[in-house]
Amino acid sequence: MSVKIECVLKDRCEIGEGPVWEEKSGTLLFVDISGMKIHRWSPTTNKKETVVTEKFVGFAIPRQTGGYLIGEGRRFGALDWESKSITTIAVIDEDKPNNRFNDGKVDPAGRLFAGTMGMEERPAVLELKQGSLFSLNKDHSVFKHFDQVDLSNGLDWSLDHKTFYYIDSLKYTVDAFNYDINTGCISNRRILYKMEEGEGIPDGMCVDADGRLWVACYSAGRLIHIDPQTGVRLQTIKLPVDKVTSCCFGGKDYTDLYVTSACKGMDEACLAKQPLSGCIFKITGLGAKGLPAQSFNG
Ligand SMILES: O=C(O)[C@H](O)[C@@H](O)[C@H](O)[C@H](O)CO
Ligand SMILES: [Zn+2]
Repeated sequence: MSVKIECVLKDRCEIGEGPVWEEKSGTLLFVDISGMKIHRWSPTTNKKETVVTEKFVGFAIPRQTGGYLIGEGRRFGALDWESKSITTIAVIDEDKPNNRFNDGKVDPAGRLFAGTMGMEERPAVLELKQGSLFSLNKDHSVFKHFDQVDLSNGLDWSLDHKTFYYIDSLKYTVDAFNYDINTGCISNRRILYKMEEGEGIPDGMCVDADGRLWVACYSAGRLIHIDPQTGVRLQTIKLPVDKVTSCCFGGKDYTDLYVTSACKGMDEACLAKQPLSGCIFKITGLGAKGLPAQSFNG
């Protein structure tokens, strides 16, 4: 089987992020963080629907009860797609008005995890240690797991639910914690993988059906495939754009790896060299597949 990389959606996002495959509709949900948009795109019909947000939007995730849970600015919000209305569920980081949500994901029990970061002066340049990692429970109570985060990013869980994988981008590592699925508590942080020379900044990530990680390497134009058991990089997939931001499996059988990218901060000359920056890619022939995304239970 040979790996095939296609640009499947040529609409440019400033910062495409947070792809989620929605099985029922066969659509890809993703955000444009600084473009302040949430998109839902069908690969079959090529139709794209969009909801505009008022502030930077870090993530959008389907709820079990319908609609979406989003991280917009410093609030957890509930989005009703039809009316495009957003209502506030909880506000975080009240002492840090410049902070905003970045990536978020739902754990295997239905809790939402999402982290924050300070305001970026330009991509990946910001005041450090301003962010925190939060979870939002079914009853909409918020729990802060830790602070001192530079740029909260990719997250996912092991297939046995005993490990939580987490990326604080500017630490240049992929970390692991012990995970207690009953309580939603994390402990025993350790480094799983250190980015090597040329691998750039670790950004979004997802776990595949073999329990292995696919990590987007921002500013390095690639995805890396990591075995979390050994910390060994198994594979590198190069893309035609440098600012690779995140990935998720989708499509029939979950064998298509959808990848988001960004163009924010690129000048005309850079854009001319990499005109697909900010577009959505589909990678097939990886010999790997994913699992259905979890929806928020609250
Ligand atoms: O996509 C994200 O997670 C961030 O919100 C972006 O701002 C960039 O990717 C970041 O600058 C590089 O890590
Ligand atoms: Zn990210």
